[in-house]
Amino acid sequence: MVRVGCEALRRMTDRAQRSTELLFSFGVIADVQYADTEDGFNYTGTRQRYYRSSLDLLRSAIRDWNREAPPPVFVLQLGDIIDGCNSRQKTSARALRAVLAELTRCRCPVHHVWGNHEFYNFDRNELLTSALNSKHLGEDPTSGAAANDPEGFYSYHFSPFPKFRFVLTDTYDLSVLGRQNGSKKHQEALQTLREKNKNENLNSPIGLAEQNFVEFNGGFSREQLEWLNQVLTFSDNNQEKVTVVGHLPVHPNSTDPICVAWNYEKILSVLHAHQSVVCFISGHDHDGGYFLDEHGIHHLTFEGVIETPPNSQAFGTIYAHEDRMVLVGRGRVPNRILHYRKTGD
Ligand SMILES: Nc1ncnc2c1ncn2[C@@H]1O[C@H](COP(=O)(O)OP(=O)(O)O)[C@@H](O)[C@H]1O
Repeated sequence: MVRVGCEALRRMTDRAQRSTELLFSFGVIADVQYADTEDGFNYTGTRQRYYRSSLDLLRSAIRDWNREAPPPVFVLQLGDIIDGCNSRQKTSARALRAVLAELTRCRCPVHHVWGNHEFYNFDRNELLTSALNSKHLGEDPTSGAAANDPEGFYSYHFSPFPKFRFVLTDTYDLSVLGRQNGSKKHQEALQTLREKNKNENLNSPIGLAEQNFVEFNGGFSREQLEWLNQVLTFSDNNQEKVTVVGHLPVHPNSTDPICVAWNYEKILSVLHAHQSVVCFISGHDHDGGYFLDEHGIHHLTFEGVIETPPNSQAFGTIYAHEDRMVLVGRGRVPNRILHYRKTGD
């Protein structure tokens, strides 16, 4: 009896030690929206935007990550890295060079997703051939969007540590932004948008029953939903813990509902069908947000750098343990403990 008790105690101690052990960490930053231009405001004039300072905040985030011990094994850049105003000012290439120069100082790989401001500045082919295409860091470089497929989507996955997987998704796959006029996806997106949004200005949410059907949002095509389903089935079968990443949030309780992906219900139903999914990380809503859904999936919307005063910060490091992830936020990003859902939830 005594020996069994000791053995049980040893197992409990082992488990407790294992659960506190850090497995790996990664950095997260959203909506830098850099432009070499005077400060301005959002569309409704309620929030200040610090276009030049955002580059300094990106630099200081990278400096902090580089100083961490142990260092983060990768960084997630959640999209909108340069602002759309660069396109009007014909400074897109220069602004991109400026942010990439900062990112090259980062001692770990940087994974990029694409937001609406990427498409205000560049077309899909330009993005696919730019340094913002980090697909070569994924495990399936040929899936999703072949470089020469104008209808493809930009998604991939990677496993930075045994039993953990990150899936980067393209929330502008079905969108009028970034799709060539007259292409199948552009036509489908425009039809969907016009059915839901009768305003002349398709960026306006005035009078909409579903506020998210505005031009600056998008969603997943059927092909991407199927691709995601396949990746998550693999992860379920291998008892992995999966974090899905996209520019747009997919749960209306984790964001201002105007910011959620068009077909978020379909995306959520894929996520909910897979017990491997533990977290969805997004940007887009500069105020940030968080929601733990009824399936135990954490929806984390990161505060945007662009609306962060120069004396503050907006980035985080997430520490992965066996039983939880711990977000240590800087500046406007709050700390959070994200316990993994129990199998069967
Ligand atoms: N309420 C609105 N009505 C009309 N157009 C809007 C509205 N909100 C944003 N827009 C337009 O939509 C685009 C994206 O808006 P912006 O505020 O830049 O988005 P983000 O939050 O991604 O920076 C801009 O061209 C902006 O002028």
